[in-house]
Amino acid sequence: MDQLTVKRRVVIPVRAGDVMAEFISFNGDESGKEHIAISFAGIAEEKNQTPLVRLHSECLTGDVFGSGRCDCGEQLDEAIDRINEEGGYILYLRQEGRGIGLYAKLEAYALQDQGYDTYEANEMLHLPQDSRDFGIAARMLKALGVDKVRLLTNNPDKAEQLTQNGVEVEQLVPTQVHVNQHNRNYLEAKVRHKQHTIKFD
Ligand SMILES: Nc1nc2c(ncn2[C@@H]2O[C@H](COP(=O)(O)OP(=O)(O)OP(=O)(O)O)[C@@H](O)[C@H]2O)c(=O)[nH]1
Ligand SMILES: [Zn+2]
Repeated sequence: MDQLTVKRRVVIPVRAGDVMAEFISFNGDESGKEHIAISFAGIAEEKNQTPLVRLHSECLTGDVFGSGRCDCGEQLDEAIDRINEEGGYILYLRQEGRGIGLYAKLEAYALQDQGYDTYEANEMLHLPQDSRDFGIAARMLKALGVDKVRLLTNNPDKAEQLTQNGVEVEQLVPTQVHVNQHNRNYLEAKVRHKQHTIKFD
């Protein structure tokens, strides 16, 4: 597969101007998905530390509207806070619904309302439980000159796939547990089916 190269870096002040984020596009991704990297300077560069990196799969309902059915919006906020402080990257991956897309995710939600869990619902739709390929994240990191990361995640598959694709995961940094009355089943299913390292109180 061809290597990606950085296409454009543009600074965008986010969080009402409190945080300077550099949005980075790439050449060479034949999927046409427009995955984006967001760089935060933090203290890592000054101290020559390994960057803190979050692979964040797109979730329109959670990231934009703060949906309580998942923890995506809160994890994204947490990632901005922590990575802005420590230095590193958010790779915002256009993998809505763990890769099945927004319309199919809404179908899956309708099935969850009938009692199926988040993975069973995908299967009922004859779709993979999780179709995300994090190889694209490894290619983005290589284009950024990053070959070693501290990875902000509870999902062991993200670390495994990065390692398989030649990026060293120096440390796994768990996210906080953003549990509420609407997303508890969803989070528990991640632990049950996919060994996510989420510790409930
Ligand atoms: N198919 C499906 N996708 C969902 C559902 N709830 C959330 N998602 C998607 O799941 C993805 C969540 O991705 P991430 O936040 O990157 O993470 P994760 O794999 O849970 O791992 P962490 O790094 O620990 O957060 C997003 O693409 C959401 O759109 C659901 O019920 N069904
Ligand atoms: Zn979500």
